[in-house]
Amino acid sequence: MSPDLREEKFPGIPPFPDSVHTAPLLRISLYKLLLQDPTEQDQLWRACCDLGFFYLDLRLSLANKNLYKSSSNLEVDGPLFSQMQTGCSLLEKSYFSYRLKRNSGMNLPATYKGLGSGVLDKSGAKDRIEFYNVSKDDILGISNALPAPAMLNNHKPVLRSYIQTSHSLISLILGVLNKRLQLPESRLQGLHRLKAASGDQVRFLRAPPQPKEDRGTALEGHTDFGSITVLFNKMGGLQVRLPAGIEPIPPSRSNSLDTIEQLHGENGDGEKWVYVRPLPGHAIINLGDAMVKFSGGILRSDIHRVVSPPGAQAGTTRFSLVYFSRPEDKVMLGALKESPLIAQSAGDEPEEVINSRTGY
Ligand SMILES: O=C(O)CCC(=O)C(=O)O
Ligand SMILES: [Fe+2]
Repeated sequence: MSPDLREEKFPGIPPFPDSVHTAPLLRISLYKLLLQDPTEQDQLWRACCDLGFFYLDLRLSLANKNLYKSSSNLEVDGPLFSQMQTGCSLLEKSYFSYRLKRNSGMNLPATYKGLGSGVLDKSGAKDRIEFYNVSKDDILGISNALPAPAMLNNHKPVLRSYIQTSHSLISLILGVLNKRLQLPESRLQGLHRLKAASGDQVRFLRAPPQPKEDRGTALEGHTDFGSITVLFNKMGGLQVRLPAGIEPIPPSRSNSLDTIEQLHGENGDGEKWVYVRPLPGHAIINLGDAMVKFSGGILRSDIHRVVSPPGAQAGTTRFSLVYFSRPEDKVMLGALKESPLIAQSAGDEPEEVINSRTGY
């Protein structure tokens, strides 16, 4: 790893250690994508085919581009994210009253998942993360407003701008993939219109420190169900499972006893679980299962999970902020065979085509 990469730290939180393996995510520049730089588009395409995860560098220098203002707000250490972090700690309090209301029998939608309310594996181990989902359609007035804690209602303008900016980043990425997949003009973007009803969500996650003698998985391994996910976190803990053939970046310093890495999963098939190092000014982007379906398997949605943050970060509460995009509710998920490339990759086998919203 180059020294400049290691120096990229988030002020105010313990550093991500140099003693663990990390995922070799490509760094794609939003600035260059906006300029339609072909080399950058190539890199994006490669990242989406090989791993399905990459960094999007949001630090722009060109002031008059459309996305500039809102994307600089979206920087991981930028004003919006700090606001969301304050929001999250306020949310802790509203979580509590919200939970009381739920327990008192009110029929509220399942937008909140409490700490330890999910089971991780066959042993019955509990998850170690809580999250709260906010629907795009609710905030943009496409569906009826859902009951929500007061703190969220007070943040509707910033949520709206976050949703709009994340959505425009996603449209830009879809545009590059659309061309490389040899699809008709704006085909993918047309399945993800901002104003159409869809299951897009903003998610706030919070994982408190785990006891030293019992550190484990906080959120179990999964692939995202939707199309493209935009993820902001400042602390480590996110891990991706690298497919055979993609090697992790080795530690630059030998491991200390405080982080015991379990690189290999139970199946021992050569795949390795490695940390994604959070970088200031960058979003982490990953593809979901819908993109694998649309592309007839050309694009990849990689399995990932959240574990206890590595090294000195283990003692600090971890927050993350996610935007999940999904195809519009009416869309049926299947290979877009009007592209010769996708038709060839999908082959003639009949495939299971499911509805984007209902999953049937
Ligand atoms: O918190 C993170 O870094 C990842 C969360 C995640 O993968 C999810 O909510 O689907
Ligand atoms: Fe995820």
